Amino acid sequence: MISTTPSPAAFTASGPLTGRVRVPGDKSISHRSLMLSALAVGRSTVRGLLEGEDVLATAAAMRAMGATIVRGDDGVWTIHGVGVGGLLQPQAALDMGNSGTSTRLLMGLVASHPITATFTGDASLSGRPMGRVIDPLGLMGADITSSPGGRLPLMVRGMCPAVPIEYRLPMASAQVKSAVLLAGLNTPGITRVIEPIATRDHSERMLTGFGADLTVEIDSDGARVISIRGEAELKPQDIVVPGDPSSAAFPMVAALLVPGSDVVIENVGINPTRAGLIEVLQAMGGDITLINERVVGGEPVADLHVRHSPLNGIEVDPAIAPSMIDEFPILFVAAALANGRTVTRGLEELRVKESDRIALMAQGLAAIGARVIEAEDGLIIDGTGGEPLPGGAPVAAKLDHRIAMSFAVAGLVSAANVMVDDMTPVATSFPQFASLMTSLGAQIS
Ligand SMILES: O=C(O)C1=C[C@@H](OP(=O)(O)O)[C@@H](O)[C@H](O)C1
Ligand SMILES: C=C(OP(=O)(O)O)C(=O)O
Repeated sequence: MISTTPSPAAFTASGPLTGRVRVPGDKSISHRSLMLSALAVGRSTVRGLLEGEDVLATAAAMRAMGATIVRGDDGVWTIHGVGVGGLLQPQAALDMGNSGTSTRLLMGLVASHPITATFTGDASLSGRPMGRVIDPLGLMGADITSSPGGRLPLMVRGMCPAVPIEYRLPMASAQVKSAVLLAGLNTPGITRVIEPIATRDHSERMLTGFGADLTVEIDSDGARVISIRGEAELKPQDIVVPGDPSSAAFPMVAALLVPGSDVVIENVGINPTRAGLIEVLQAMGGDITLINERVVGGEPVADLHVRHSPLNGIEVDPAIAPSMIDEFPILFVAAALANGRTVTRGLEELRVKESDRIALMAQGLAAIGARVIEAEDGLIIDGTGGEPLPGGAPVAAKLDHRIAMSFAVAGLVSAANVMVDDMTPVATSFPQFASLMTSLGAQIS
């Protein structure tokens, strides 16, 4: 898991960023590909898996519960699954590291198996709320004992057979939705999740691809109603994971901001439930062209051609937030260089990610000279109109990969260095970040 020795780095104003790059595999899809392959009967393969710490935590947990998961020298992962209902009792606590997705989705799987598992994590993950999955999984019959406030460490004693429920999501969360659907896989009858606000739909797509009986309907209020029939039998698959749009966001914004830049980012997932940032940046005036659009492994993919462009401030519609929920930190950096005011609202969920992303971005941006006002549910930012930020201050990443990468990009458009106190968290989702940015021409020391 994350090394305890901090690794600071300084990011400096750079010349134009140019070249063609590929970002690593999508983190959300990588987690799900390992989990569902581990529950299929037989041999699945996964190409393009993100080999970041979060996904490796999922792999280790699925191994601890009986699946065989092996990485070939060619980078292809092979998984022999145990079958739905076949997860084994893990012999030790499952260490989830920094990964909320691993924790919440695996709690769902354990909840309907006749096993007990303890979940632990790092300081960041141990501060995040798990009540949002404890509640529905408890309704299904799982017995969950948590640390105060519904925090890790916690223990899930599964119920088998579990009770199918109909659950209306109280917040827009793909992790909560997925936890209930995954619990429903080994639950007799129909488990139903009602999602008033659509979130990323990778679980639905992949469960269907593995042969689960899953339907999605839209009710009279416009909510998505997702129904899964347990006890499912999953058929092994050969999966190709597209590049992660949440990782592509960093070179994309950097190319828009650094004068003279011209970059192609190949093979990026553009699933509409994930592509909100592209839409917002284009509305701000960003020159982003989608080329070579195609479907890879059941997911829409394109190459992104990005050229430096002056950006204008914007009022971001809160309705688009779920489709770019992890991209707000880097959008705030883009807004800090835009012409005029950017207003974001409806982002309460950002306060319970790896860090409080509203507070940390407000503090860090102010420290490097941006004009920013912190509201309860978002930031208001008055941009420089394309002038570099002053920079020259250290910023704290607080075990949050996206905060670290956002301030790294801010350093590329600052008059004086931006020193990020610790870049190690980047290994959770984008281990190649520094080398990829350097290959485009970024200055890092
Ligand atoms: O389901 C997923 O893979 C994810 C869902 C989102 O979390 P929430 O469900 O908490 O919104 C997102 O922030 C996270 O990075 C990945
Ligand atoms: C919120 C994130 O991940 P997780 O919830 O899996 O830790 C993220 O990657 O930005």
